[in-house]
Amino acid sequence: MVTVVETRALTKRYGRHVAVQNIGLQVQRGSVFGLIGPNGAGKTTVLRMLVDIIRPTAGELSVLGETPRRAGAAMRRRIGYLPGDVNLTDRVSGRMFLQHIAQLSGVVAEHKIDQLAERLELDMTRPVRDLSKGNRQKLGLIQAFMHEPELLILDEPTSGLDPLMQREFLAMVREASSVGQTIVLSSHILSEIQHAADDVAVLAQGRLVAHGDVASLRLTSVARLGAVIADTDALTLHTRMQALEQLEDVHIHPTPDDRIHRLTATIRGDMDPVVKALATFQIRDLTVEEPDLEESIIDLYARTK
Ligand SMILES: Nc1ncnc2c1ncn2[C@@H]1O[C@H](COP(=O)(O)OP(=O)(O)OP(=O)(O)O)[C@@H](O)[C@H]1O
Repeated sequence: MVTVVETRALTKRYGRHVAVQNIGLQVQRGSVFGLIGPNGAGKTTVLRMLVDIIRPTAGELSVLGETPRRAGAAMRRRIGYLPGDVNLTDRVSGRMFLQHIAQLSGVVAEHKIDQLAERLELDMTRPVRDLSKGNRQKLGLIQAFMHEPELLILDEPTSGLDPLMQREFLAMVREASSVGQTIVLSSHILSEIQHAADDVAVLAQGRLVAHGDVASLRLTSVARLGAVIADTDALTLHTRMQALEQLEDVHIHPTPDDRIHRLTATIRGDMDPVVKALATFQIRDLTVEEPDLEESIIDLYARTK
């Protein structure tokens, strides 16, 4: 295994405010590494330090075997970077903008820009300053991918993309990883990281809360259950649901029809017994939702203590 990114006790302070504290990460070549955390957790700060836009206050940092502050432009060409806010005010067209960046990025294979633009359905003739947020994001993604860099560092890459484009982006990430490119991406959306990443680091308030492979972290061991159940009385339903050890916060809400009830609860752990118990009733509606990130992180704290 080749380590492409390594940080040790990485810390960034702004005056007395600690944005990132003591972060230790390792990213292996060819893997997809997800950095996840709520707003303000420190994700952007970590990614900016990797590409030397900002410099650490303390700690060590190695990217592609180099120290970013010493490596300079040559190393930047080996990296594709998508900043968190793709802010473009240029009058030039998307195509001209990309051609300009391509000169800075080193070798860009012929047709690569067109191929990516077609894939992401971006009209490159429009001035970049007139592009919508989603289309600016596409332009940002194209400039990150077009020189087929060894390492892609993508800050909230799916922000502004519609679900179809998000799926296309995830396919691009998988393809990149399959040919040995390494991808580090940040997100505050749990399901996205779970689909895309092999390994994940969870940040909260500048600290590393957990890290490891996606499966072992079990970030979604809690889920929210909602069901509308017909042909039963509240007491029977409540008794049966309370008896399930996987369910917490069981509430039965009345509806205008006294044989129809709305059930809400939290599922913790194995979903199978819950689904089987529910199946003995007549279900009118059923939803199982992933918890929001804050909840998952709180749950993770509780489980790791
Ligand atoms: N230039 C700066 N000066 C002062 N504080 C900063 C600066 N940049 C970031 N911070 C603070 O550092 C913390 C981490 O910010 P960061 O942008 O890295 O979080 P994030 O996880 O990327 O959040 P988001 O998802 O909202 O972008 C926040 O509390 C932020 O206010």
